Amino acid sequence: MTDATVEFAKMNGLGNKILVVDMRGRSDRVTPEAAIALAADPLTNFDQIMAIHDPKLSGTDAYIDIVNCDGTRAQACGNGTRCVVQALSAETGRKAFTFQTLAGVLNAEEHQDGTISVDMGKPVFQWDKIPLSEEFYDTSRIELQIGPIDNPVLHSPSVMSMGNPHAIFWVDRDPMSFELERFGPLLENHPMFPERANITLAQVISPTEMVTRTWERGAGLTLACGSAACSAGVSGARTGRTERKVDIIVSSSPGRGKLSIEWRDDDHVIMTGPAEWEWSGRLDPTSGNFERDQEPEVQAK
Ligand SMILES: N[C@H](CCC[C@H](N)C(=O)O)C(=O)O
Repeated sequence: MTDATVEFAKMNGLGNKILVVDMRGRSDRVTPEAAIALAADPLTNFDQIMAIHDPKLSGTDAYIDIVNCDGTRAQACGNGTRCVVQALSAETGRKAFTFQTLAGVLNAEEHQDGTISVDMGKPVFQWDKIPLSEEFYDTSRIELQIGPIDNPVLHSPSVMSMGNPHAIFWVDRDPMSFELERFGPLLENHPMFPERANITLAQVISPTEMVTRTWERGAGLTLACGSAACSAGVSGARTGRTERKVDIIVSSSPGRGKLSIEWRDDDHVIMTGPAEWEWSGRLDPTSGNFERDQEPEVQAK
């Protein structure tokens, strides 16, 4: 492919499908059209693109442009951020990084055991900053429900932002037992959410353990959602259901993977979990055309 192409890596964070695209040294961006084309191909199908750009802010290592598979931009992507850390750590040997995103400046580090912690910043609870279209004094439980008026299937969510909007619906049985593929789009696009929202079902198992499942804004049902795990962990503590450090079992991820979420006393939310590289290639950030790198020859024994 011509030099109009850039390197990328197909990765995942607990099954959340991520393309990490190296846009450093370029002044263009991954276009929505390219994102939609890459999402349409079974090989490169993804939930988010994490495009690494040259830093815009002194003291940061890179600016990260986050694109959903429908071509819309997102402010935050926890699973994707862990993938970027793993990719840059493999490239540079460094273990700690500072990124700028639309959600703000994030510090992240890779640990000896390969897990990665990201400081996802501070949660936002103010109704007009989530944002919501109606004023709520207490956004830990708002009037929003779906299903029959006298017996709603989902109701009274905790809503907040991690830079991107989240609604956490508390359920008393396995989140996998709900028809989230039916309710998700109705709630994602509900008039209550002028910028749409990520929709999560959360079942509290104990004060330090929760099971979640998410319908993502701009991506639909995904196997995992990092910023949703942060939002569920914070909302659990905020409503007295859990402690401020909780394990989030992501019910739909392969093997029900786990993220550790800590809402620190300084109000920062720390997410810790894995990332996985799958394969690499080159792509055109304008058209979405791509080529997979040749697999290294397996040396005959
Ligand atoms: N769909 C989300 C962005 C990606 C979130 C998720 N993949 C994560 O790991 O945080 C949004 O539009 O707000």
